Amino acid sequence: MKSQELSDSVSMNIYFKHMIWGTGLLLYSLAGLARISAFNPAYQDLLDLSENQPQKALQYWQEMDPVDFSAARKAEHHLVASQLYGNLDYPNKMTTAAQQGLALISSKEEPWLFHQLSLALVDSWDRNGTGIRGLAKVEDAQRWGAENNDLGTRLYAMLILSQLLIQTDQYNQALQLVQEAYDLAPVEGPDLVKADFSNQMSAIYVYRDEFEIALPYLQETLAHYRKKDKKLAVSIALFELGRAHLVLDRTASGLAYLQESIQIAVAINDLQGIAYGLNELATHHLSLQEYDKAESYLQEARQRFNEAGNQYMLFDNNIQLSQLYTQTKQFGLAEQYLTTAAQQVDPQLLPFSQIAIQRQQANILDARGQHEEAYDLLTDAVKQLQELEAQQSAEKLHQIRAIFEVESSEQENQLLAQKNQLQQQQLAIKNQQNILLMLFLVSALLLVLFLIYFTFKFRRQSARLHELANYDELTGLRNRSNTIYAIKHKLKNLDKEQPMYLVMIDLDYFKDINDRFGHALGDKVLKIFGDYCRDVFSENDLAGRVGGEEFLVCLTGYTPQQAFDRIEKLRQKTAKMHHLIKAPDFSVTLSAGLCQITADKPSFHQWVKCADKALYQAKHAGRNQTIAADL
Ligand SMILES: Nc1nc2c(ncn2[C@@H]2O[C@H](COP(=O)(O)OP(=O)(O)OP(=O)(O)O)[C@@H](O)[C@H]2O)c(=O)[nH]1
Repeated sequence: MKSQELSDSVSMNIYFKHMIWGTGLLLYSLAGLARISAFNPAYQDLLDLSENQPQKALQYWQEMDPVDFSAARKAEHHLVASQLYGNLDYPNKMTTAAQQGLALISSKEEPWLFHQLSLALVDSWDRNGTGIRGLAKVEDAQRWGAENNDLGTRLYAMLILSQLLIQTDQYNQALQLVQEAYDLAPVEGPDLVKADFSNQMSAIYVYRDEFEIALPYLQETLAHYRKKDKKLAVSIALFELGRAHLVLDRTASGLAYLQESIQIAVAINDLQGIAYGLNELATHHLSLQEYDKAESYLQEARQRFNEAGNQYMLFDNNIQLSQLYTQTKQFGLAEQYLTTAAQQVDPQLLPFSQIAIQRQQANILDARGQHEEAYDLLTDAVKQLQELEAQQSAEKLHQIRAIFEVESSEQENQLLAQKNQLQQQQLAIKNQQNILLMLFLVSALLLVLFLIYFTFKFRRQSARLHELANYDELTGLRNRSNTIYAIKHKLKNLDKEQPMYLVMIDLDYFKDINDRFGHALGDKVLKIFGDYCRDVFSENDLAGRVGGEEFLVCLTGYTPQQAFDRIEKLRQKTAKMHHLIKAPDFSVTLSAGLCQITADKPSFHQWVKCADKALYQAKHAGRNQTIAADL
């Protein structure tokens, strides 16, 4: 009784392990279907062919001669090989091909090839159960794919990463990642599509023994690949569906799916596909104790696994044969297959295989009636199993930690990158603002300068216009109209307290000066006379040129004597002008008539007349004098 319990417990674990190998290897071959859209058409055709005739595609590839290829093209050639071997589920050859490709290129020169080859390498490691060591490579490829909008590479990386998560029992994270990839993936296309991820989703549920949930995902995958007529993928999906149905006790449909899977695998000459299908059928018949059927299936599967060189499945197959022969009491055969199984795998590499061998050994002993020995062997196997499981748990913990650390450093990097980007954006905005501010300031400055310039110019021009309109150009004194206007204005606001005088001045014999010394000198005399007027009269006085050599002056706020003296001062100054004029016998004088304006409001003309009269008197009296007149 005890030995049976022990046997069951070991058997369960072996079965579980078998599930991992079986499911893993088959599902991984879908990962190998990741297409490479950047390939040249010949390679793409080869990969297309590989999906229906994997052996033939490999054969064509082997016939190609890459001697003259550049390093990058050679690497591409190896990448194609890795994919072809992946489709055939030859992980070791896949590893070699990926490594050969990677040896030829660098990540800087050929980033796409580099990441695709790295993923193929980790993919191949993963098929051998050691994928976790490639975690950093997968993360790198995923990041590169996302940053460079290479969805194919990104999705391939996500698929491999989900495998690594499954390997470390992180099913929830794997589901999350696969769902994310499913959302990103296109419905159709040369790279991975939604159906590949629904398939991966089903694989996770299968790992968790949730076959019922896995079914719709498997159906989605199957429907897609049937539509696309991709036979290899159809065969794999059918196999998974068949197995799930058998586990769920839907025997008829389960067997039908498996049969169809095998038929397609035969049609496309997929040795492994055939072998997996047969093996599964055998397992089913074995559980029903239909030994003949089980034996023939197992033997046929054994042949195919042998041809394909799949050591792991050969081991499994040999153990199953040994179990079968134990149950049919053919102990010689049972031991023979067990010995073959033991030679098939390296117990260092697959420690569980050792326990499976021990368990089968115990089975044989038990069937032969050697219960004591069987019990001891099983006890030892259970102990070893417990140790192994403890060791594996520790390893998984370590691996989970590794993934967690990579993820958190990845998140940190992303955060840093986002922060950096934000800072750069802020800096760019600030720079733009500064540039705009500078432009605004420069424009404003230019505008202000323009305004200043135009205002200045306008003022100068209007001042000039004002001068031209109101002042005499030669003397700089008020012109006739301005003089008359200003004097009239003063007369209007006549203040009794402020005595006012009107003076008419005329330069003597000016015609003679012109005639003797020329018109230019006459002009000079007039100009100097203008300066003398500005010297002698104050701001409050008013002097203007009203004729050729005639001037009118209005004095305000002086006593009659002061007014007279002021005119006299101008007269004396003028009489000495000859000191300034370098011309022989030159002299100039003036005559002036002064008239005080009283408050009895006579008109401007009357005052002019009065001053003119006084001037006439001065002229008549011999010129060069000032005469003050009374009205
Ligand atoms: N150079 C120059 N001569 C002018 C200007 N305006 C008027 N004259 C001259 O001034 C002279 C005025 O002469 P008249 O009116 O005969 O008087 P006058 O020679 O000063 O003699 P009296 O007034 O009697 O002392 C004329 O020959 C005009 O040509 C001027 O702007 N420049």
